[in-house]
Amino acid sequence: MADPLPLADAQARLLALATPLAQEQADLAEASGRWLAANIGARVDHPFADLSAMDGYAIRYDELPGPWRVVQEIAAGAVPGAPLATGEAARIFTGAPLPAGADTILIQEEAARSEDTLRLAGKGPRAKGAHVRAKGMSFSAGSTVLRAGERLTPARIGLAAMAGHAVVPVRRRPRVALISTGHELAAPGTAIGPGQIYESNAAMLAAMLSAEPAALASRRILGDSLPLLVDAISRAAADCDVLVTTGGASVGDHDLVRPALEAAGATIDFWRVAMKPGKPLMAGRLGGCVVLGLPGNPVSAFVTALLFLKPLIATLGGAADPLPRTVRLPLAVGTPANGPRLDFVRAAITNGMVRPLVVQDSGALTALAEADALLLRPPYAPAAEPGMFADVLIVA
Ligand SMILES: Nc1nc2c(c(=O)[nH]1)N[C@H]1C(S)=C(S)[C@@H](COP(=O)(O)OP(=O)(O)OC[C@H]3O[C@@H](n4cnc5c(N)ncnc54)[C@H](O)[C@@H]3O)O[C@H]1N2
Ligand code: MOO
Repeated sequence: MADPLPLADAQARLLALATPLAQEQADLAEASGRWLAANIGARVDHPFADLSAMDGYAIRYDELPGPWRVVQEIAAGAVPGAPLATGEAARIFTGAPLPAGADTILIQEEAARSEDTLRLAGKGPRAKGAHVRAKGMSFSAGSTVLRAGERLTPARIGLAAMAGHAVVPVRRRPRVALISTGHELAAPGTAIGPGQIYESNAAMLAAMLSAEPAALASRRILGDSLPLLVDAISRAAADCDVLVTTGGASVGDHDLVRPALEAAGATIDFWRVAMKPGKPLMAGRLGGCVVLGLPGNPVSAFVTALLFLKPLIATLGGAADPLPRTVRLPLAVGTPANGPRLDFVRAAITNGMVRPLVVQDSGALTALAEADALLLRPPYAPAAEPGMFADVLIVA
């Protein structure tokens, strides 16, 4: 039996099985959380002219401390009047273009106006150009504002709109089929028989997928029967881009997922990863679909979905940076030396410090549900003292 793969190697091998799906155009309302399939260029300058960032008066800085004569008023959406002559100012509002000749805004809180006469009534602008958003300061027409592979966060969707785009190029959403395996599994809400437990992996994975640009193609619960599994796998694979199984991935007599996948025609690329939880993970291909066999233990299924399924969805979606990001946080307590597997310790974050939870059983969804983060303990890491910094994956 080959040694379990290091996590990074296993992730690289899984992602090498996937290529980004076909490109399509999405309305901005449909684009959230997807990845750009091409660079986005600006259709306009932003700002389109020198604009006031405050309500006040447009003046010429060299003419401070005034006084000035107010000769025009400019609101956002209006076009400025004649250029300012010496000693003239314009009443102006946030977002309005400055008239020619003005270079600075005197905010109204620091101005005193009587009829058309304007005087300084405070410190006044600190420098030439104060409270002016210069033309093209954010971007100019024709420049690239967003790049292929970037995820469309709300801010980036706003930026695409600001640059003049109502639709953006993205990738088709992958269709994901979920198969939960195990004789003991009963659907939640049904009557439970002797020896049975409620099936929870599918609900958890479907919830994880609902936050991703993926479509749930099908969802089945199956007993540990080879012919049934082969049939269900073949049907699911005919109509999905990603086939996820949970359970039956280990070495027991009832762990039938690998033989079933192979009987259905799948090629297994790797099995077993040097991580805890999640060791008996398998990945391969079946027809047009990438197959991911997750361990059945609920915490193991969650952790492997976070580290493999989500990056797979991202890769199919065209992400430039598909792997989850860790942050560094100080440990609230010391942790013992680690064994040969990269350990993802369920942990709480309190006052910016990370503390392992007491229960670490890979069946204990109670502890996972309580966890804010997974604390990464690298293979053979020595014992760590309180206050030492460690990599952490935020999960809540
Ligand atoms: N002799 C060995 N035994 C085990 C090994 C090993 O290396 N040698 N590995 C252990 C590890 S690590 C894991 S993880 C589990 C995973 O095994 P399977 O993927 O075969 O999972 P199952 O045996 O089918 O189930 C494990 C556990 O999880 C419960 N389960 C399964 N599916 C669901 C579901 N959809 N919803 C809720 N709960 C589920 C199942 O009832 C079992 O309790 O194997 C170890 N054994
Ligand atoms: O690797 Mo298993 O996922 O520890 O319980």
